[in-house]
Amino acid sequence: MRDREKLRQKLGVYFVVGSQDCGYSAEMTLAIAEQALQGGAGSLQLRDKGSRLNQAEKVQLGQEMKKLAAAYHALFFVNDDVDLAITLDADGVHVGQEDMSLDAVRERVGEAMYIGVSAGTVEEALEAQRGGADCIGVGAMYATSSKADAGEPIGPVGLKQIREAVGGSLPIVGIGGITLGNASAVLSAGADGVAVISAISRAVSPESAARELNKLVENTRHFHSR
Ligand SMILES: Cc1ncc(COP(=O)(O)OP(=O)(O)O)c(N)n1
Ligand SMILES: Cc1nc(C(=O)O)sc1CCOP(=O)(O)O
Ligand SMILES: [Mg+2]
Repeated sequence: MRDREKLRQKLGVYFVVGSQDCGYSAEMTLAIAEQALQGGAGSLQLRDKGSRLNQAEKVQLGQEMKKLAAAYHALFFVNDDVDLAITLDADGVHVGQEDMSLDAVRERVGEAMYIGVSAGTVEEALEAQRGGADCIGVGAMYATSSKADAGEPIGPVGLKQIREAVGGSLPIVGIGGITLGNASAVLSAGADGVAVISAISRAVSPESAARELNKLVENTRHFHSR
């Protein structure tokens, strides 16, 4: 059963990762994902793009990531690959503007799986909302070296415009170039959470990085609940 409030809670720190971000090693990917969970990440996304794993190795990595996420009561998403999300019985699948359409994804995955959609403009966000997206990934917030085809950064101002357009009920995460130094601006602009790769995968301590990001999320939530 999809539950939007639970989803919003779990999206505070959303670690997006594939083996290409972790030395092309599935073992390292799992080790860093576990550290992120220990630091309080509430969601993991398997985004294994341009990596060196074959399909069987990707499935195995996904199975192990899903088990890890469940052990920490976190949600497990798969990026792009709807069939893989179904095979793994993931909690959610994330698709971008160039991926399978939202209607087609819903038809394939049924009613139980969360669907996240990328949006970089107010129009894309409204279209995702009308189409029944469960959450949106808004970006690129800032310049990023983790995605070669990320759009021009829209910054907190762009995210605020999207939040104002979609209203308060649709969970939003900011993504792209988010660090400990700029995450508060993203959250203050109306994001429910921050989706990151390098802020965790390249941190000296991924666990501490996730914990510090989580503190910023908690502080913003506390402030807005007063
Ligand atoms: C949470 C979240 N938001 C946005 C994206 C980006 O998706 P997309 O635009 O399809 O780009 P790729 O990640 O597929 O390169 C995401 N993955 N997660
Ligand atoms: C996966 C992804 N999507 C983006 C978007 O703009 O939709 S930016 C991005 C890369 C995020 O990595 P990092 O936290 O290292 O910048
Ligand atoms: Mg995609």
